Amino acid sequence: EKVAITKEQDALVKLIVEAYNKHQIPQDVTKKLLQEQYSTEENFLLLTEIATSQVQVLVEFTKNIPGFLSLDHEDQIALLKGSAVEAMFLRSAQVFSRKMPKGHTVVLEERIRKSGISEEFITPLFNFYKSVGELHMMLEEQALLTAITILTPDRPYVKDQQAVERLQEPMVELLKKLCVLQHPQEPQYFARLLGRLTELRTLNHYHAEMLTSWRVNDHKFTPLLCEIWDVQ
Ligand SMILES: CC(C)c1onc(-c2c(Cl)cccc2Cl)c1COc1ccc2cc(-c3cccc(C(=O)O)c3)sc2c1
Repeated sequence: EKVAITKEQDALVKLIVEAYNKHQIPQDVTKKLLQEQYSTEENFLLLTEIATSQVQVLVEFTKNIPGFLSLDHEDQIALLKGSAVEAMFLRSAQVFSRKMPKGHTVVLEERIRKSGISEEFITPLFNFYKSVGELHMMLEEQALLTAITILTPDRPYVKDQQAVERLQEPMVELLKKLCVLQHPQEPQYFARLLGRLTELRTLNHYHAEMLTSWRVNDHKFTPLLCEIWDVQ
């Protein structure tokens, strides 16, 4: 039957996209990708600064998700902590798929490859970037997928999972409709998007190992990253 977006769904996607566009890493931070030196140390510091800025952006975006601020406050924290790494993998992956001006993408790849991450994590990391890039996601899809990732009910320490499901389900339904409408020639597109969410979960595991290996080599993180990643 004909798939159509309801008035409410149209309002919801507009809210999510508006929040997604409103909260971005400041140019003066991402511009540094092109300017600073290329040492392993410098790359790590730069990525740490960008990740910290990204977490701040993520918190602001999340606060704009309809219903999020009505959730139990401890659950709000549990959702942010549980989804931060996945949301940042999504965000940095979308940078790669969006042909960045001024060769950001090449520079970002170079800095990630030379920031003290061991080879065994570099491969799955860039495989993920490639698989996201191949989807050529539209802005609404990127914004909704990020909101869906944040609203994952079964994160550690979430008490009222049903309340989170009630927020996530309409987003998933909406994304499904958008995929059918915006990718009519590719009926399995929505399934491929959800496949990326499964891949994100495995990257969480790799990331925990990345953190450990950085810390073993006495790399320092910012207070915000320590708080959200429970390190130091
Ligand atoms: C602490 C630090 C060393 C770290 O530890 N793990 C990771 C990580 C790495 Cl490596 C890969 C994936 C996920 C994580 Cl979490 C990181 C760096 O994480 C980030 C996080 C967000 C962004 C957004 C970017 C970006 C560039 C240009 C433009 C834009 C833009 O939004 O316009 C965004 S780069 C970037 C790097």
